[in-house]
Amino acid sequence: MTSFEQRIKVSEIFGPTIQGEGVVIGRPTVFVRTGGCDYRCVWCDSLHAVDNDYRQNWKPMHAREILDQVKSLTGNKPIMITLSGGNPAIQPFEELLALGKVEGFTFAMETQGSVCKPWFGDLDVLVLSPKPPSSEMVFDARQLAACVKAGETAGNTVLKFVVFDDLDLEFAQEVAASHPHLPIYLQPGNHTPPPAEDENAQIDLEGINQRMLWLIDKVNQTHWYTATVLPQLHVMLWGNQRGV
Ligand SMILES: C[S@@+](CC[C@H](N)C(=O)[O-])C[C@H]1O[C@@H](n2cnc3c(N)ncnc32)[C@H](O)[C@@H]1O
Ligand SMILES: Nc1nc2[nH]cc(C(=O)O)c2c(=O)[nH]1
Ligand code: SF4
Ligand SMILES: [Mg+2]
Repeated sequence: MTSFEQRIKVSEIFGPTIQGEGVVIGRPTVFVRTGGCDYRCVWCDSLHAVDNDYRQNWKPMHAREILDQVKSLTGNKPIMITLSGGNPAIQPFEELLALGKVEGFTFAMETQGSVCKPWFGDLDVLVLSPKPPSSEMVFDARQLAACVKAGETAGNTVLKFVVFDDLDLEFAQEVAASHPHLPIYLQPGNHTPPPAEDENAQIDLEGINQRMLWLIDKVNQTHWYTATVLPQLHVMLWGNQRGV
């Protein structure tokens, strides 16, 4: 099958909103969220793009269709497109990257670093988010290193860690030590992600604030002065709502 016949499984396309996390926090962006993930983190906040129960809602789309939908959301103006999921790394994105770049779009991607593809090198921003012990997933250091390598020609590659507790922080410090050239972003875990069917589930803002303060204390106590600590801004603003 040629790449022109390949289709991308899309759970949702939404925006423009702002990137709420990490290195490009605050930047206007449209999200293309793909369906399907090789992981199932216990605290995943996007189960509607992970759980097989939702796969009937994942639409196979051609790159051109996706770009046209993004353009209808931005009034045809180029914007940063953020690929997320699920795990967007398992989708065939070569053609979307090529088509979008010609029209001035830039591309960021959020992935856990479990699957790598040659097209990672065509991204403007590659966010690798290895999953800490609290996720109950098994970390594969070699796969992460392969993803970093695949992204060597990307504009910017960073590591972003979700931290719920001391063990997660230790994990982040160990992984970061293996990749000393990569910028580090830390975000407190949202301990009240919604069940996939209930995006209006209440958020415990006070609890998130407390974890944020705890994380800042920890980073400073351990003299981890090269790490950047950020909340999930979209969660602070809009709670667990989908499509923002
Ligand atoms: C839903 S994931 C999709 C992309 C990819 N599968 C990944 O995990 O990087 C997007 C980002 O949300 C983060 N995330 C998911 N659930 C979270 C939670 N309950 N609290 C904080 N961050 C969370 C992930 O760690 C990742 O950085
Ligand atoms: N505004 C906003 N920022 C985000 N950053 C990462 C997100 C994701 O779910 O991948 C996300 C999201 O869903 N919304
Ligand atoms: S890797 Fe990402 S999308 Fe997959 S289950 Fe974990 S947080 Fe959710
Ligand atoms: Mg999210």
